[in-house]
Amino acid sequence: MSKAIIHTDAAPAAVGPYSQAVSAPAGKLVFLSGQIGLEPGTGELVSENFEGQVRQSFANMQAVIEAAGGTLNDIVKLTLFLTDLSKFASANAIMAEIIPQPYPARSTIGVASLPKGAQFEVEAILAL
Ligand SMILES: C=C(N)C(=O)O
Repeated sequence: MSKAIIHTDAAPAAVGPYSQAVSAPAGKLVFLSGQIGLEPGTGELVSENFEGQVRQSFANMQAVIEAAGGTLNDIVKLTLFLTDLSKFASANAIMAEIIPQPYPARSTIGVASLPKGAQFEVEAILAL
């Protein structure tokens, strides 16, 4: 899939590792459910640690992407949910390590709570 990044100086620059917009040719879209930091084997949170949960969430997301026949390059939109937005910079740093450029579009939302007491959830849309 060849995605194109859309950027304009008439809108604010990204405040994290994301693009203002991404366009993708008409094709197959895959909508992923949100992933939290559960270990696939146990179904329990990998850690009480925010960074550990973020990394496990992205690993879970990547496993589903690969099961759909895609790669991280096929992500066109991510949504991040954090129970503590003071961890925004940490989430950005981990995401920038994992997600290849050009970055997908993204929304980040602070929420009161997440299932299983998780601190982080990531949801993705792919264009294959
Ligand atoms: C401001 C955003 N769109 C973000 O951090 O995802």
